[in-house]
Amino acid sequence: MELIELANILDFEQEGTLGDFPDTIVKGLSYRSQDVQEGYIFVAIKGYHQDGHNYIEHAIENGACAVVGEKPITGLKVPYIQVDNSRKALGLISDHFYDYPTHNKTLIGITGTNGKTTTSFLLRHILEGNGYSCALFGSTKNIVNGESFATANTTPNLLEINRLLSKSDDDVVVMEVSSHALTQYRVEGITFDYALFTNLSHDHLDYHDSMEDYFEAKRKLFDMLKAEGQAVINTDDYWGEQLASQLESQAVSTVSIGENAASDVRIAEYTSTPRQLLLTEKHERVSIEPKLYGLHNMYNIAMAYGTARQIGVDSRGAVESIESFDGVEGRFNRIELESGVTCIVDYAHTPDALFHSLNAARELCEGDLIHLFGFRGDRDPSKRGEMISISSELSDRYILTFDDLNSVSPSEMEESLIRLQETYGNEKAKVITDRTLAIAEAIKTAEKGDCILITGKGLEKYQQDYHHPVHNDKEAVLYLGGI
Ligand SMILES: CC(=O)N[C@H]1[C@@H](OP(=O)(O)OP(=O)(O)OC[C@H]2O[C@@H](n3ccc(=O)[nH]c3=O)[C@H](O)[C@@H]2O)O[C@H](CO)[C@@H](O)[C@@H]1O[C@H](C)C(=O)N[C@@H](C)C(=O)N[C@H](CCC(=O)O)C(=O)O
Ligand SMILES: Nc1ncnc2c1ncn2[C@@H]1O[C@H](COP(=O)(O)OP(=O)(O)OP(=O)(O)O)[C@@H](O)[C@H]1O
Repeated sequence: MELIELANILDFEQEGTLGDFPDTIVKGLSYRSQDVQEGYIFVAIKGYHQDGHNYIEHAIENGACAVVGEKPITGLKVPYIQVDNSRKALGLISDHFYDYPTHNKTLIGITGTNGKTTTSFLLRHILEGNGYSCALFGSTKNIVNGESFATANTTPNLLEINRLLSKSDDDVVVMEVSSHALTQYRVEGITFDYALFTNLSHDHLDYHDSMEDYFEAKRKLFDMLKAEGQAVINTDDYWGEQLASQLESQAVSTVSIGENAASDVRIAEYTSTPRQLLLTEKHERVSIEPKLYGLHNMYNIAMAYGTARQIGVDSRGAVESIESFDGVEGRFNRIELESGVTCIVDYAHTPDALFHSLNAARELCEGDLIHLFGFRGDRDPSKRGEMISISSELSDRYILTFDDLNSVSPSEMEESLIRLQETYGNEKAKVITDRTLAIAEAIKTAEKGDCILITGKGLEKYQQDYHHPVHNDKEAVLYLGGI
């Protein structure tokens, strides 16, 4: 593709310069100077930690044929295209470079604090089971043409999305859309056929100034719906209800999900023993025997079911798929020990997710519920006290331990755990900082019928070394539980 073509996409109108562009052929795009190769355009982004404009020379040394950036820069060896917003520009030119790969697919964006990953995988499972091939972008991995690719973010930017989708034969794309992605224009330019809102609760207040700001960020997804697009919203959620009423005033077609009687897809009844979920859809009763546990997962099921039905999946096909869905890696994964103790590894790391995870664990716990968790360093510390209060109330005993420390020192995190425990906890707690020793202690003291719930990391690899030679919570349970 010729450089002039991409420059035109950016409405590049700087006097005189447009005509001076050589007939350069662009061979690739990158916003990482390290990845630039001969003939690439380098897009300089001012980030949260570094400024891509400082790496322009590096990109040119690596072979950049042109640079896009926001700052006024002159005297480069290659053409420089100044734009108002580099992140938006990256999306725009990548759309054109890869020939608009999202345009011939049904696009589904899922946002919300909790449940995005579970709902995405379940929806993909339903669609794949009913004749649609489905790509997925999310926090655990990206999947295109059935092949899995590693991911660094919940939502990659449009360049990464376009790069993967340019080879995709999938009919549908299900995408988790984080509030970070929406504020950083990572999906700017995509128009969605369906936009889903799972819920909104306390998280990321280190990034957003307030819950209102956080909501505003999530709401952007719904401005990106196609004219005939549809929203699917959990209207039991306070913010979901606000969103639905805003969309109603804009005449956006909305499917409401929830326990309340007015919901389009209503969670009419849920019992854990026997396993039974009753949904009602326009007064029709839909009976499901899900493998998933917990009321929160019934919401995820209702969201996925409601969306699949809008896409055209018949009710019976959707139910069969839901009943065969085993869940997602690292989300409420059960491991039964020979001692009769049940261990559960779950990804809950917000107060609301903890509340639901503990309640779901109760559903299958005959004895004591032992909870083990910690807090990520450098991540929203304002949610920690609430998480301890919830655990102290809903568990029979709990162990505070380390999660990823990030840049926080072990002594600082230990002090913080002790201080938080004194302020928000109760007598049921212990602090054992080494996560593997904490899991060993829980397993050693648990009795038949007890349940150990380990939250925060799911199947993510441990960031730091611990006493026992294991790399994640599941491995720790298998190793220490003698399996
Ligand atoms: C705080 C944040 O959101 N950071 C995201 C952001 O990176 P950044 O702005 O910090 O980048 P930076 O390090 O300052 O670098 C700025 C620019 O200089 C460039 N650079 C830098 C060094 C160099 O040698 N050469 C070079 O070109 C970088 O490539 C970049 O383009 O833009 C990057 C590219 O899109 C993201 O990968 C990165 O996500 C980081 C990994 C991250 O941890 N993000 C979290 C907070 C996040 O976004 N989380 C949400 C999920 C939330 C949820 O699910 O609940 C997500 O969507 O993942
Ligand atoms: N609908 C829900 N409501 C409340 N909590 C939920 C819901 N669904 C899942 N959870 C809890 O949140 C945890 C994370 O679930 P999931 O990965 O599906 O959400 P997510 O939105 O993708 O999270 P993240 O953005 O942190 O990756 C689960 O392990 C579970 O404890």
